[in-house]
Amino acid sequence: MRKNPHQRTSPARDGALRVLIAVDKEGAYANLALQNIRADLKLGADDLALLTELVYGTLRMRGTIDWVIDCFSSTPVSKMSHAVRNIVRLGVYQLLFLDRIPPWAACNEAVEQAKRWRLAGLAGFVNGLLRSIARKREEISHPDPDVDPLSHISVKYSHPAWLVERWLNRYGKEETIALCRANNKPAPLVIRCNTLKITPQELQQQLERENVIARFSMLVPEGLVTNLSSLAELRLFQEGYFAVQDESSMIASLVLNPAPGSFVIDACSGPGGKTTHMAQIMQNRGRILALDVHSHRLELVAKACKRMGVSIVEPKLMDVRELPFQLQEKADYILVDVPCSGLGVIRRRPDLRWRVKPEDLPQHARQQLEILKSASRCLAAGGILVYSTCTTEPEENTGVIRQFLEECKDFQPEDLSLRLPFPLVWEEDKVTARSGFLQLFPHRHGTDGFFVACLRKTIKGG
Ligand SMILES: C[S@@+](CC[C@H](N)C(=O)[O-])C[C@H]1O[C@@H](n2cnc3c(N)ncnc32)[C@H](O)[C@@H]1O
Repeated sequence: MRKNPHQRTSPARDGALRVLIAVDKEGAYANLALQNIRADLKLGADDLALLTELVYGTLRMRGTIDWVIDCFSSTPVSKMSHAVRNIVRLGVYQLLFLDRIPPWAACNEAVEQAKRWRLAGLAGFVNGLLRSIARKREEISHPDPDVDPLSHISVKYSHPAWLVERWLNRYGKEETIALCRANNKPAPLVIRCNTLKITPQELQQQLERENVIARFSMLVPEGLVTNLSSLAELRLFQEGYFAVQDESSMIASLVLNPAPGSFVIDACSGPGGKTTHMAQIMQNRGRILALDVHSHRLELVAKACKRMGVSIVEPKLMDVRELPFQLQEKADYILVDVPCSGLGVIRRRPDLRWRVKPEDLPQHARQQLEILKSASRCLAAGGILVYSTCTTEPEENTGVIRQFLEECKDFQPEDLSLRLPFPLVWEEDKVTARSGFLQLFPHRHGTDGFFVACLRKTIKGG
């Protein structure tokens, strides 16, 4: 990421601009770029909060912001340089979405930023553009919802048109809007109590002593929904009393429900959220072979196990598509938590909606089927396999499962309603759960978008 060598006037805005340019120009991941900047700038709490708000907010509302800029600017946003484009985006975000920042401050800061980025010649353009948006912001309108619902939703709720089109075809107008709205709300920080060390009730009390309000999850018994945005500094975290994990993601291990003393293969384990959860469910008895193809991800598994006091996990660097013969038909349980587009976690990672392209989905699906087929060979007869993703898109979910069941006749869907830790409310969920799968959504279930399917390997002649 390019460093701004110039004088700092507003460190949060400067930091935000650097992150936005890195995301836009270099394809950096916003969360990682933000982490680096945070470490670099050493800001106070208020500035840190503003920095995060500016980065995530501008990325989240980028679709709406770009539409507004194009309504007012003689140069389309796509033709602007990375620096100018993001200075203007940041300014428009503050003008339209941050009531607490006076319009003059947003405009002046943008002009200063243009100067600091050696764009003094364009400072007048930036100033004129932002001031006319500020002046006429009440007149801004979106595409007509009756004439062009796709563009209306895409612009008003800031989602790429290709994704809105898919959802409109699948869910209709009202649900698509509800999903987009939910994706635009920052997600709460959910934690998983480490039941190897503490009960959820005791954890809640201890958190209270640290001024953290945590309510019990309605979906998972070990889940607590907190009021904070980061808990990594807490002693309770460092000493392994909890892990940060969304409720939806906890459901995968709960559905698999590996018995204490059994042999489990976690086919795609890094960074170990579900591995350590399974170890909890197994009361730290038995064996979990935790595979991952990336060593840095595997290191995170080992680190998570150490922090949480888990001793039954064997991390192993391996491409699950090249499993050794010795593992065939050996595992009692297999978790296949595949790499995916991540379109279910848009509310946590606002840059993702602009990063994923429609052509990525069939590529993910091909890889997911390969991983699933290979991992499934390690399951013993009568064993249980859970396949999961954090995406809403059918080709990565039901598409992969259908194809798998077509090709692997010794697997059958397992009734999920008997394995879920919470009662199902939606009729559609009740039907799909009986067929072995469940799709969770932020707007319906209040969780990340998540897919889980449960299959059993039939016993030959059984
Ligand atoms: C969705 S993440 C898993 C998250 C993990 N289960 C958790 O709960 O923390 C997918 C993981 O699969 C790994 N992966 C991708 N391709 C793989 C392959 N062919 N074999 C093994 N692991 C793979 C990635 O490195 C990544 O860590």
